[in-house]
Amino acid sequence: MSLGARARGFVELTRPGNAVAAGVLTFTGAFVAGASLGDTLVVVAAVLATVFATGAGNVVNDYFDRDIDRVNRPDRPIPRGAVTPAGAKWFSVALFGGAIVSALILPLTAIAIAVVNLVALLAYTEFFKGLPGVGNVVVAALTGSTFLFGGAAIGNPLGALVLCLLAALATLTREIVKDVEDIAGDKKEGLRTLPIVVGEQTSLFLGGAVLLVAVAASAVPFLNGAFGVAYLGLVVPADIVMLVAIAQSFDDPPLAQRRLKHGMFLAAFAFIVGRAASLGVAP
Ligand SMILES: CC(C)=CCC/C(C)=C/CC/C(C)=C/CC/C(C)=C/COC[C@H](O)COP(=O)(O)O
Ligand SMILES: CC(C)=CCC/C(C)=C/CC/C(C)=C/CC/C(C)=C/COP(=O)(O)OP(=O)(O)O
Ligand SMILES: [Mg+2]
Repeated sequence: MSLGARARGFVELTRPGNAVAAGVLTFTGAFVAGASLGDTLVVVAAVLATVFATGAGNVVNDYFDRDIDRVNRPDRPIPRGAVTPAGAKWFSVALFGGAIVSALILPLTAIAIAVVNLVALLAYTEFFKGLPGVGNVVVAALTGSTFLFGGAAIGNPLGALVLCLLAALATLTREIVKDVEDIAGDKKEGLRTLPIVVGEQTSLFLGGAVLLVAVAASAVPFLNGAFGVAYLGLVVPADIVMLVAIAQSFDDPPLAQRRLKHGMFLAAFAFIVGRAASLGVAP
């Protein structure tokens, strides 16, 4: 296999889209929590720590999942042979190191969030993923925590708490749909995911209920005056995309989980535009 193909395999392992998106969430958390130009260094450090940590979490997840992914995702870098398990393991160690070094200049609260998250990322696949619903909650909490992490970087950890909860709830819904999608490989591996324990339909109804709470709560930043109509004009379409996706999940889980991700990314953009508009720097 060519050097280029192997290099692409390493980059692909990090799921760069997720890693960058998580960094954007951290930036948004700091932005919404009131970051000013003077906070640039700590915000950049927090974003870098999040990008490194998310990349590390994705790489170590594929390292631990290499046997499941031979069934579920044979096209992924390790099962297809682009990256060796040992190469993936040491690559994740380097990325975890980058996250730790980036976080060292941050306030203690932010460092505490980073330490908890890094331990959770390492433990996720081995200890949490196979417990019905627990792994889903861990990934949802990790995703939501990026907003708290960005706020903590500038000394205001709860400055973006509502956005944290919205992201966590929507991610929980998507993780449940992803487990329905992966049920074949997870069964082969003896995992006790939610769909395996309570059934696919019940899991999807549960995911739908969680999403309904998130969609209802997405009105809060508008109702409490934090964000204006610019936010509403983007978060309402995002809500609609996600609601349609969860309805589709009963027939087509792979399509639904991708559509949920699109809606979530649009919602994240709504947060940024909402905050920018509230500062008068966007329409
Ligand atoms: C109702 C409402 C307004 C919800 C807000 C939704 C929101 C802003 C969610 C944030 C989602 C987002 C942009 C997450 C960043 C990327 C990330 C850390 C995702 C974690 O995903 C883990 C997943 O298991 C990875 O799988 P895959 O995406 O298939 O690679
Ligand atoms: C703020 C700091 C320091 C860290 C945050 C780190 C973040 C945002 C983590 C988000 C969640 C994440 C990237 C988890 C990694 C593990 C992962 C990919 C879980 C989902 O894996 P599986 O359940 O195996 O599903 P797939 O591998 O099929 O996607
Ligand atoms: Mg996996």
